[in-house]
Amino acid sequence: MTGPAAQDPRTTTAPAPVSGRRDRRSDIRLDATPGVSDPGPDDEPTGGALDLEERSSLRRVPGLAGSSTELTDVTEVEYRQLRLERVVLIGVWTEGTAREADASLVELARLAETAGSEVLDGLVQRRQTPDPATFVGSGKLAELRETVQATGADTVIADGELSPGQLRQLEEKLRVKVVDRTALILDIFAQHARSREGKAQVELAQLRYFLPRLRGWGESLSRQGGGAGGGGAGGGGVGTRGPGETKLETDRRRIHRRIAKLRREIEGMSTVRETKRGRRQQRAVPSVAIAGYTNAGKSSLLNAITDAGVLVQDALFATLDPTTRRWETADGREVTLTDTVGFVRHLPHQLVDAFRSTLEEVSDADLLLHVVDGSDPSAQDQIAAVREVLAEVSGDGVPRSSTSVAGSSAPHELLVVNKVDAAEPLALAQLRAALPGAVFVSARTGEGLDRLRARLAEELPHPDVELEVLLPYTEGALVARTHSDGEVLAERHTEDGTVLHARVSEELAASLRRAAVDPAHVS
Ligand SMILES: Nc1nc2c(ncn2[C@@H]2O[C@H](COP(=O)(O)OP(=O)(O)OP(=O)(O)O)[C@@H](O)[C@H]2O)c(=O)[nH]1
Ligand SMILES: [Mg+2]
Repeated sequence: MTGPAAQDPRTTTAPAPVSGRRDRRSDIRLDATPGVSDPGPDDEPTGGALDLEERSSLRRVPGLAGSSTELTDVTEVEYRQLRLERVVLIGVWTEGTAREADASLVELARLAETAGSEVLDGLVQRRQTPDPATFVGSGKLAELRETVQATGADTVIADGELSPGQLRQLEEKLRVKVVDRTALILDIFAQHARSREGKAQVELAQLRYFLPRLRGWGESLSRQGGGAGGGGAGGGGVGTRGPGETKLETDRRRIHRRIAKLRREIEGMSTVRETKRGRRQQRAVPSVAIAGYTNAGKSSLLNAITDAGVLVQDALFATLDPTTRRWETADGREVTLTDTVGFVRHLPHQLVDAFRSTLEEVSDADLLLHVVDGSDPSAQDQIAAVREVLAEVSGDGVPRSSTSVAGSSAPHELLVVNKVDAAEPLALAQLRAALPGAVFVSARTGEGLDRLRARLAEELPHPDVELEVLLPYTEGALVARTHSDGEVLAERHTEDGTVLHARVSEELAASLRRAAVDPAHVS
């Protein structure tokens, strides 16, 4: 980047990712050669490490790869599978502060690294709106092309969702593969999903994303510059000439069939899940959902609280399938804690839909443990981003979720600021001031965990207690309170006092037990 460009106030070069991240990246890198997996440096074969090893040997897109029986010939989709190596990032900054624009690109860099690529450079252009034809303006496009050539990048990743037309035009002009944020996140999800349902959901989301972007194989190979005609017409109106045409139609039909099949399968699976959840609700075991921005330390906290052995990794979206663990509060009540997939800004809408299952776990929970990375400078933005997605999910933003629990308003939230060990003291002080109700902890050092356990127990809805007590006649007020606050199942008047058989809160039960004439009567 030369002087004049750097002085242009409308251009910022996002900080290149810190080189210290490299080793972490190699931990999760998927080798292009199937079967070669590296479980990472001297990892103990804990549940997490085994998990990781197993994951590394997974193929990226189940059902799409060459081994599939149904989609063997979908060359375009195969081509679209990300083989990210050396990438340059490009963002368009339309609103918010420069810091927010940079943070978005830094996050994109982390996503790219999580997908296994090396980030060489990042550019942000200040614009009113993205260019409808090429995302960035033509001047910036030339600069981007220079950067691509100078760095030897083979892929450009755009921070946003590109229309099919933008994608095609960018590839024609830049002459390298172009990928958008949505495809990148989908790719990471595809790499990490483990359960049958998770895999099916990711594949469905990917197919829905690919469908309008399908092109004739011949066209994408030859990458003819110009003369494409039509321009950025969206929705599949491309690649309609030459021998590719029939092939394209076949591909589309196959994908439609596959989508229909996946939808049916997923439909069946969510019924099973709801049955399971229903059983849990019947047993009245309160549930806690651990949610929050990706990499905030949700899995670490679940481990720290319950000793669960869930995969923890300094990578985005380490957890993609809900993991549920039992835990007992200090006063002996049993609860379930569910770890969930991390949130991210601009979660692709295909995924909000696809990960409805996870998010339903969140909106059905009795308590939401919202974990924030206190060492991240944009912690407060992340809180806002998570709440935004949650509102979308618990509001009417969840399509086709008619079977979910009626009136699923968002559960009560307990905010947990994690990684206090790694946070700047000043930033931490600001967070404490801004978030008075939050619990500050470190899953790593254990700081604050006892307080967190206590707060958890406090905030959980207390299950009703059924009991029978004999109250002396002097306790008329307590009898009245039991009638008003609890449910009186039976009442008898004896010589010694009133015998109450009632269902009450834990707290009222304690008062009743204290006032009871003879503890022997307490059941
Ligand atoms: N310094 C510090 N690091 C932590 C702490 N808690 C978690 N981490 C690290 O943060 C990274 C992410 O932790 P995870 O528990 O995997 O985070 P997550 O929120 O489950 O992430 P995803 O599942 O990817 O969304 C790991 O490298 C952890 O070791 C903490 O209290 N202090
Ligand atoms: Mg996790």
